[in-house]
Amino acid sequence: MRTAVDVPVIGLWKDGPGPVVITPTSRHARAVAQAGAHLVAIDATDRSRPEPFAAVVAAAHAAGALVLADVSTEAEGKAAADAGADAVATTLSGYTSRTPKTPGPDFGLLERLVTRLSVPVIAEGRYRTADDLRRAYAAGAHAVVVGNAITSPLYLTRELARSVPAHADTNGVHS
Ligand SMILES: CC(=O)N[C@H](C=O)[C@@H](O)[C@H](O)[C@H](O)COP(=O)(O)O
Repeated sequence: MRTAVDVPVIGLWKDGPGPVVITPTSRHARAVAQAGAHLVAIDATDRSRPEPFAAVVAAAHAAGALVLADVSTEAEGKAAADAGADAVATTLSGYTSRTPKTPGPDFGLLERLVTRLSVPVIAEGRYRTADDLRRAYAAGAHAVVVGNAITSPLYLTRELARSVPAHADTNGVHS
């Protein structure tokens, strides 16, 4: 990937028994950095984890990469920036027991992080439409990460299927 594009590459390694699976240890961070990521995404939620977040950050930095902290709350974002994260992303809002999963992006968290932090804030998590992106940039997002809306055939098929008229049920077009 690093050799194929000239835009910043965010890398991560999902592994382990959880609950923290996004680049959970120094070993994972080093491997992602050595694979060529400019930024290593690391879970920075306050859940139980195999290694302190700051240690994983230090490993990524020592391997020459920047750190993108994936958080679910404003407090986690502040703690991550204080621990040395170079940027913070709203990635994990809706994926922890404390944060309800909204159908769309968590714009409220994005706005609070932008107001509170001096590091760049990246909008991530259920950003799917051009309007979502406009709203994120208007709120002060440094960048927007779009995942499933681009990469998931299942998500894209479901979205298109929502426009199939109800009579299609009778000939099996809807599942
Ligand atoms: C929660 C979690 O593990 N999120 C992951 C983070 O690396 C990815 O699976 C998501 O696709 C990414 O955050 C983008 O989000 P969305 O696919 O909603 O645009």
